[in-house]
Amino acid sequence: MVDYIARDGVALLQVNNPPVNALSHHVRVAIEEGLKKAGQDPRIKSIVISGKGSFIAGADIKDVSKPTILELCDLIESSGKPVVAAIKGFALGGGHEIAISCHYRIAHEKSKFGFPEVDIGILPAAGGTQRFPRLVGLEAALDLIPSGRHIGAAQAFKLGIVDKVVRGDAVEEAVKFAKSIAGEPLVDRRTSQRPVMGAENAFLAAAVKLAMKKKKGMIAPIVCLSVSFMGSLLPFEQGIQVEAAEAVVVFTSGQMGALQYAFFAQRAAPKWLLPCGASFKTVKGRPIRNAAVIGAGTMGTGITMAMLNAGIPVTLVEQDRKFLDKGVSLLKLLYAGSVSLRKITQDQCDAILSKLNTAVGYKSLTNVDLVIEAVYENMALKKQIFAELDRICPPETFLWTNTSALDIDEIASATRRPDKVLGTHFFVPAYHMKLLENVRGKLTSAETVASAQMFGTRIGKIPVVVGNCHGFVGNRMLHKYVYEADFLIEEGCWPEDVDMVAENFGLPLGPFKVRDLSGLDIRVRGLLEQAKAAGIEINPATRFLNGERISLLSKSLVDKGHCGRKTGRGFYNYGKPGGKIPLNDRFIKDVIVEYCAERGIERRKVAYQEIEERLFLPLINEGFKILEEGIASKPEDIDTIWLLGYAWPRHTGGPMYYANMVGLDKIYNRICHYNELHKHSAHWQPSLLLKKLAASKTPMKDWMEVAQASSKL
Ligand SMILES: C/C=C(\C)C(=O)SCCNC(=O)CCNC(=O)[C@H](O)C(C)(C)COP(=O)(O)OP(=O)(O)OC[C@H]1O[C@@H](n2cnc3c(N)ncnc32)[C@H](O)[C@@H]1OP(=O)(O)O
Repeated sequence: MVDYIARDGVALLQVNNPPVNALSHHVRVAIEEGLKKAGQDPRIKSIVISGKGSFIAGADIKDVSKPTILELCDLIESSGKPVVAAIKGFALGGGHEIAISCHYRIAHEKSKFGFPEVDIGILPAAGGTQRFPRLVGLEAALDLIPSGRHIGAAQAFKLGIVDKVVRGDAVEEAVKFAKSIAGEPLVDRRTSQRPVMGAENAFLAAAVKLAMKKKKGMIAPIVCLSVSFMGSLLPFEQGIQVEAAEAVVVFTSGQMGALQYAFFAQRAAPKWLLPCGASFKTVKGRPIRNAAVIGAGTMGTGITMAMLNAGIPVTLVEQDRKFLDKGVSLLKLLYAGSVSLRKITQDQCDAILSKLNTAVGYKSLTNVDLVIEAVYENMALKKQIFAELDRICPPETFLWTNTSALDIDEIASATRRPDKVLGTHFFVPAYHMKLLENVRGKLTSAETVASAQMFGTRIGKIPVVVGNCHGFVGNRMLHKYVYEADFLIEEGCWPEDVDMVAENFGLPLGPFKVRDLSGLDIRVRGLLEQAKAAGIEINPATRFLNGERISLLSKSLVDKGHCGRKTGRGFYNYGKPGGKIPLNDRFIKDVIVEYCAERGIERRKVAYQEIEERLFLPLINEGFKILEEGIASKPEDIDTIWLLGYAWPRHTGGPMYYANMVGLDKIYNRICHYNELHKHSAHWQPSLLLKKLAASKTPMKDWMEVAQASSKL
């Protein structure tokens, strides 16, 4: 766990706890023993702490016990013999706190520093909130501690975190340096004994505002700020007591558990398992050497960029030269933006673009490993494209379709290789968003799934395998939330009432601000297509589609020219087309009142609790139905999809974790209550799995056993 190597008067304590050298119990004990041994050995004059591979990525999130990291930090700092940290890779959280408790720090140029504690709902409570401001000054501390941001060695040097940055072997350099300072006095090297620079300045208000915006709803960043600030006005020992008292607040808040769950859920989600038993452990994917993307619209260019960024050569294909040129110009514009923002250099930009080819028509696609079709959502068009691709591409080429809801099996039926057809649901903008839903059809092979997962990881996404149904996992759940938001308006809320509840819950924007952004006409078109497919003619009085309640409020607004931000008015008034600031509007309220009066809908005052429950419970209920049907293979997959694709507030873990935290019996009872009141909305019919889990009080980790046992009945 920790190798102790004594050489030429220097004791090297090298943490060896793969994969990330987390400070699990055995590691902490071994460091403590190593320090004591070195302290007692008269031949040892100085000590170096390092990690094999990387330095230390912080506490072991699954194991926080004694000796505490605080005790270790104190032991290091109070050592009579100089202690030097030799840092490669990551010095994060408790690892960072250990580093700043050492008397000197030597870092490799590629090393990274940060306090990710806030992102798992806690604070750097091993003295970090007190030592760090003493090392770098209050302004930098109030920036870095609550943001959780990583910084590189060069910036760490500028801030005074590290004493020297090296290109070669940091451990060798540190050992050499440790030898050279043996016996030197250490008083001014003990971080806790330094004054805090900049404590008289008033950064706090600005830092609090920033934390409230960037880490909305999270307790830990605000506690970090207040504790670091208070500590800057107090002697170190008193600051440590404040830190310990406030740590209790965050350790006992539900947010810590939720954030830690989210961390592991995101790492578990790409690990796939199919109903047939094939899994990431048993099936290998085929690497993608080159690819083609069909369609140079927003999605096609975004997907192309995601692949180019990962070094995959891409041919971007359109049927029309004009559309192709437009897409390529957009793509080049985005890369030029990255160059001017200094995210990439001009050379890197040129190297990326050298892997881009273009083609009009599909004829050239005779030697590609993968084609991703990304035209607009039209089943007939997609089937026609797949049939043609199937004729032209080699039989082993994967044919994947980018869609947010369409039936993968139907698209696959247009080909002679349904085993190689899969849905890739990218999120906008596709070059940026981390989530990728990989949708398996009923004939998609395990090899295709494995390849899509491997591909997703390669292009920097968190890929999650989901089953084929309308909207897959994310949008299927989202639709229920969107429906209820509309019904709430019909029943008496204003758009701003509903948005406020959703935003207070932690979403960045409420459902109506989101719809104004994406365009009301898009939803109306979807509804009209649904009606057409059901053979129903929509008229202003229509309130039900196939027996299901629907709302045509968006249509009433669109008919009056309210398409959202782009027309300057939607559910809010934005002053001008393309305006960004939503203002409440009497005229919009009149449209709503008139719409309700025409349909004989009586408006009433809807309580806050009802708004919250009606927005989120149907979505959660749908999540349990998705587990029950095997569309998702574990709750972590659903939560990851919502955290990464829909900005679900991370400190509640995701919809499934949130339901578990609230209590499944409570959730189930409230869903039954609304089911009694809303018989025309199938999304209120309670999931059978939810009912079973609520009754059996099954822990979350065992939910899938109950789901599988039920599906076998
Ligand atoms: C009290 C609390 C104190 C004192 C703290 O220190 S809190 C801070 C704890 N540390 C962190 O939050 C760091 C979390 N880790 C990371 O950010 C990243 O893992 C990394 C930047 C260090 C490396 O990233 P990467 O190379 O992409 O690797 P993965 O993220 O995929 O991780 C590899 C496997 O290691 C497991 N892991 C990572 N960190 C921890 C940890 N702190 N405790 C326990 N396990 C950890 C991670 O789950 C991966 O496991 P598998 O999925 O492969 O099983």
